[in-house]
Amino acid sequence: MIQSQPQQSQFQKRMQKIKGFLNSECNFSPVEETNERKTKTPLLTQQQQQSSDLSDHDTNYNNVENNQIGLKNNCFLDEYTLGEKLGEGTNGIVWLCWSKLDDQVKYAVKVIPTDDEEIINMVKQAFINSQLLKSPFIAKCYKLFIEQTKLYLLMEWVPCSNLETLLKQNQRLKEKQVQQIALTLLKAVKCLHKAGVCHRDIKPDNIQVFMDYKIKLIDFGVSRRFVTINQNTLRYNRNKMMTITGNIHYRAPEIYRDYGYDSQVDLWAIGVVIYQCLTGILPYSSEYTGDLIETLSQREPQLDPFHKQAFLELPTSCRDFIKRLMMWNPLKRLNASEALRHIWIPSYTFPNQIKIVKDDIDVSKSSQNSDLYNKTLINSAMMLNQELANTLLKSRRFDAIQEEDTPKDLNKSLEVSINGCSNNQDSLKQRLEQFKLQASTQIHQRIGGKKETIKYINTITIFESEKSINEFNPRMETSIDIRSLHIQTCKNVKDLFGLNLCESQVSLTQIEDIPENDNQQLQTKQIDADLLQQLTQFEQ
Ligand SMILES: Nc1ncnc2c1ncn2[C@@H]1O[C@H](COP(=O)(O)OP(=O)(O)OP(=O)(O)O)[C@@H](O)[C@H]1O
Repeated sequence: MIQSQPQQSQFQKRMQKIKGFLNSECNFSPVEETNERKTKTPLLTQQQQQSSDLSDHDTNYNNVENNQIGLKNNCFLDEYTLGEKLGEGTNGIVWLCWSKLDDQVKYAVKVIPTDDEEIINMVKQAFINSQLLKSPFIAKCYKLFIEQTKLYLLMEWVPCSNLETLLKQNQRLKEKQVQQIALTLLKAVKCLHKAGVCHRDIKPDNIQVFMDYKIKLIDFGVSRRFVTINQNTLRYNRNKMMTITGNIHYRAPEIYRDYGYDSQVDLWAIGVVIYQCLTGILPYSSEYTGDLIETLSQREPQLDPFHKQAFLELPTSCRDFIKRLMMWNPLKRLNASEALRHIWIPSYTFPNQIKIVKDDIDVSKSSQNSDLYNKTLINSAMMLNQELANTLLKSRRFDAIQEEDTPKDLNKSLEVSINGCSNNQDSLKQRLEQFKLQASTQIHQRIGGKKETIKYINTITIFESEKSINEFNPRMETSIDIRSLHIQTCKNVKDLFGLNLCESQVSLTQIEDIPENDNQQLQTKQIDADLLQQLTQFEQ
C-alpha cells in the first residue's frame, strides 16, 4: 500500500528516532520505574523510562548486533514465509515460519500489530533482555523486525504444548512430572536472575512443556532488567520495580506494596504454578478481581491455600517446598538457587553418557544419598563448607517456615558432627567455628527484631577419621575425609524444615519424607552401583 506523504514522513521520523535510540551506544538499560503506581496490562500500556547514567549489567548491548533488529528497509515477509498459527496472546498472534532461503529450519514469529512507539520500545526492551539469556530452558529470540504497523519477533520454535493446555487436559499432573517441570523452570529462572532480568509473567501459558516434562520459558513481553551498573560509581544497582503487571493469579503480594518489589516475584509465581499443577486449583482465586487484590494486599500472610484438602494431601517435602516459594515476605522466600537445593527437587540426573565436571556437582544433592556422599564427592574442606552451608540454610529457613505458627520450643538445638581427619583438625575446627559464628549471626539478625534467640547449632564436633587423608585425596593439602555428616537435634525436634529427622543422630542423607502412617521409619535411598562406579572413576 502506498502511504500518503504525511504518514510516510511521520513514520520516517519515528524510525530515525528509534535508530538514534539504538545507535546511542545501545543503552537500553531498564531503569527504575517511576514511583507513581500504574496498573497496566502487559505490553500494551507499561511504561519504561530511559536513564543515561545507568548502563547494562554484566553484558553490553554490543552483543546485540544491530542487524538482529530489522531497522533497515527489509520486510519480514520478504525474508520469511508464514505457516500455521501456533497461538494467540493479548497482543499478537504467534505463527510458525521459515526462511525463504532455507525452509528446513522452523521458527516461531510473534506478530504484534502496532504503531505505538511505547509498545515498540517495550518489545525492543523485551527482545534485548532475551539476548542476555543463554539457557536450554529459555526460548531464544533471534530477530526483531520493526515495520510500519507491525512488529515481528522471530523466536525459537518450541514444538510442544504449553502448560496451560496440559492443565486443561489433565487438571492435575503427577508429582514426578511436576518435579521435572519445577527443576527446569527454576534453572531457567536462575539464569534469568543471574543476568539481572525478572520475567514478571510466569504462568502456565508461558511455559512450553516437552514430553519428558522439561520446559522452555517463553514470552519476555513484560520482563524487566533490575540490575544495572552506575557508570559514574561503577557500582551495581538493584532497582526495585513498581509496575503492577503479570497475570493476577500469579502475582506476588509485594507487587501491591508501595515500596516496590524485586525478582523474588518470579519465585512466588513458580510456587503458584506448582501448587496449581499438583492440586488442580489456584491457591488464590476469586470471582471478583477486587477481592483477590484485597487478599494479596494484606500485610499478614493469607494461609488459606495451605489448609485446603488438596494441598494437605501432598507429601510433606512438597508442601514444604511450595510454602517456601509462597512466603508472603519475599526476603524469607527461597530464591532460585536455594529452591534448586530443596530436597523435593530431584537430583541432577546423570544420563547414560556421564559427563561431570566438578562444578556441576551439587553437593547438597549428594547429601541425600549417604553412600554417594561418603565415598566420592565430599572430600575437601570447601565442599564441607558447602554442605554445612546447606545445613545451615535449611536451619535458617526453619525460622522462615514459622510464619504459620510461632515456634513452640525456642530452645531447639542442632548438633553437627563431622568425622574429619586428624591432620587437619585445627584448620578444620577453625573453619567450622568461623562458619558457626557466621551462621549464628545470620540467625540472630533474622530474629533480632523479636529479641529471641533460637540456637540451631550448639556444637560442632569433629571425630577422628578411620582412614588417613592421603588415602583419599593426596593432591589437596586442605582436603579432609568426611565419612559422614551427622546432625543431632534435641529430643523435641522430630520435624525439621518439614522433614522427619527420626533418630537423635542421623545423617543428613537419611532425612526423608515422613512416610504415611509410619512416623518413625527411616528410609534410605539405594544407590545405583553403576553410577557410583562412574563417579568414583571421576574422582580419581
Ligand atoms: N516460541 C514459541 N514456540 C511455539 N509456540 C509458541 C511460542 N511462543 C508462543 N507460542 C504459543 O503461542 C501462544 C501465545 O503466546 P504469547 O506469548 O503471544 O501469548 P500469551 O503468553 O499466551 O499471552 P499474553 O501475551 O497475553 O501474556 C502461547 O500460549 C504458545 O502456545
